[in-house]
Amino acid sequence: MTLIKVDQLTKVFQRQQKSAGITGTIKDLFYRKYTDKVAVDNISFEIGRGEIVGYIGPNGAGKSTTIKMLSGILVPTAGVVEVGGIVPYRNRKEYSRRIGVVFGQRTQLWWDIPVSESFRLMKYMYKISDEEYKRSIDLFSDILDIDEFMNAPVRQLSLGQRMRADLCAALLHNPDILYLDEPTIGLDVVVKENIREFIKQVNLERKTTVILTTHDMSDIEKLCSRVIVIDRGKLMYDGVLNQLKTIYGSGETMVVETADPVQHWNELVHLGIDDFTYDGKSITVKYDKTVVNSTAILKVLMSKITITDFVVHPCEIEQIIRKMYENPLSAAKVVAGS
Ligand SMILES: Nc1ncnc2c1ncn2[C@@H]1O[C@H](COP(=O)(O)OP(=O)(O)OP(=O)(O)O)[C@@H](O)[C@H]1O
Repeated sequence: MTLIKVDQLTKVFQRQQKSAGITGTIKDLFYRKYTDKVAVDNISFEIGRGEIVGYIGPNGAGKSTTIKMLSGILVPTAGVVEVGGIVPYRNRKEYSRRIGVVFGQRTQLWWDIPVSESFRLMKYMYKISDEEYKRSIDLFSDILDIDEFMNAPVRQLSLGQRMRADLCAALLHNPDILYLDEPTIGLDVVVKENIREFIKQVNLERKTTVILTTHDMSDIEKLCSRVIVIDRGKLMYDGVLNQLKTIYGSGETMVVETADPVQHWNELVHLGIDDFTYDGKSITVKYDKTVVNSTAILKVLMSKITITDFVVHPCEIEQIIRKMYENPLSAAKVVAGS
């Protein structure tokens, strides 16, 4: 069942042009010139109840702008956004009861009062019953271990504690949809894992629909069966993650450590490897695993040097997106579902 409907959604920002020098600055005070910045360009998709969707793309792609339009903070320049029959920016009060929003860089909690007091204020604002409040706090304590900081003021919390508190605050009123903008940014691996587990559990138990923007591929791999990729405001891909990886994610990076002298041996060139660097300590080889496999590369290297350690990194999301951008024709095919 469709919960979120986005049709030809567009957002254009107007930016003031600044002239150089003092005379330019004075002139700007009287004659303001603007340029248009198309942040979101004619995007369409639908999201069903209970889905967890990763909304990804490089810096400046238009992810936050889309989330802000979906959450009713920004008014679109053109197009339709409708969530459960509500137009977010028109019915903000009614809509705010149905959504939870977490922006990784900001907190929605009161800075100077204890977390528990912030939660109680929210209980009052959203008219949450005692029973429902207790149920939520029990669920949050179970996975996120919030008891350890419930009585501390928000300004004293570590980033990981603050993020856990923010997530709880966004979910106290049991919203239908949770918008998460970079929820794991700057967190250590343990807290990241904890937060992912929590999001999964909430989605499972409450059927909360989750839309998540992130630069962390592990967030996507662990949480999202579906990804929507945008770049420069345009929709590049909408589908399952595995298909995206199969089509664009064949690039791997191998890092090999050695104390021996190194050169770009001919045998590697014959394997088709031209991206080979050496920084005096480790060799970095970038290759397409559909063309050559890591074993063949290791075999050549082991015949030349003593390897003290090595690691193979899978393709990162930024590389996938770069590839999609270099090959927009096949990207368009994927969006069309062919
Ligand atoms: N209020 C604004 N006024 C003018 N331009 C804006 C405004 N907000 C965003 N932009 C521009 O719109 C584009 C998209 O920005 P947005 O923040 O949505 O990107 P993003 O995908 O979330 O990027 P990041 O991953 O870096 O957070 C950028 O070029 C940005 O500079």
